[in-house]
Amino acid sequence: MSASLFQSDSPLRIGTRASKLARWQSDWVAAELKKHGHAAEIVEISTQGDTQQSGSVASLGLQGVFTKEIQSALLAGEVDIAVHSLKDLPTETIAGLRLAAVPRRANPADALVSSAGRLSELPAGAKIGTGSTRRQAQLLAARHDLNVVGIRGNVDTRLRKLDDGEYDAIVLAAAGLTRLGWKDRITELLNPPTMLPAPGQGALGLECRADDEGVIAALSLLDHEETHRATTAERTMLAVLDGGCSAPIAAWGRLEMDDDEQPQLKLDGLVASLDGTEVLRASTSGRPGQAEELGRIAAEQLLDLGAADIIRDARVSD
Ligand SMILES: NCc1[nH]cc(CCC(=O)O)c1CC(=O)O
Repeated sequence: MSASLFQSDSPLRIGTRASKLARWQSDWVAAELKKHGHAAEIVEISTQGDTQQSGSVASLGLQGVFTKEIQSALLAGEVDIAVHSLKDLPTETIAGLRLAAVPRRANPADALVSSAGRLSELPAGAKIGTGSTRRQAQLLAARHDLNVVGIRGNVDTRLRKLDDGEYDAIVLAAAGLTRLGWKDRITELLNPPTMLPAPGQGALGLECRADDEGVIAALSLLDHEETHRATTAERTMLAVLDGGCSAPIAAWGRLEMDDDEQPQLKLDGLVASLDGTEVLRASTSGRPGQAEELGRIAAEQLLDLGAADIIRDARVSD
């Protein structure tokens, strides 16, 4: 614990992507640390996902296009904390790093932003922009008559493309829109079961070096046990399915009270074909401490239904 003796002298260095959303998130982490008496400073790091402008994110191929460079800086001792959007953080563990905290998540739902009405009101053939196979599959499962097309860029860029008339609607995470001040642009929240979110959506993942006891202690102050457990269930399901970051896989974990007022951790999972014609669903619940087990159970349910074939067929081949 000796590192914590020096906490007031040396500000904790927070590594982040430079996007507006990433900056909002890392500024939030810095402010929370400060509330707990830890000074922090922001270090911007450019990632492959930021610099490659053409092609889909999925076509970049490698896992963690938004996270690898920040993790490298963490391992190299250039920063002390990595702030990730948890849904962008690959599930594989990296030797020497620890996911030390998952703060309270925002609404995990996706949001439709549209110039043509709610999902049920969109005209046949309406052009919907999304780069996510998970969103594409669920949109087409709900409305097979939609024209789902790819879109690139950060949240502001996507809104501008919508406003320029390139699309009739786009789908973005409600959390990102809200953090950037665009909550009033949301036409409709797309809730389960119509649209299950990505594992980890709406939550941050705070990583540090596995042996950095002082930082681990500081980050533990920002951890939200319920969110950590829910997202652990979601991410365990994803890891067991081994689909990578671009597979049409969705998961939604949350605590609910049972009839005896006891908290239950519930997990819904989904795997769908890209055209939305095949949708596999899993659902399980248990004690809050069983997050990993619930994730494995949901994954097994999906595999028993044939998820492996659907995930293989959905692998991007461009
Ligand atoms: N893949 C990009 C990304 N990573 C995290 C968010 C939103 C915030 C969050 O889910 O935590 C977004 C944008 C989006 O999906 O609309």
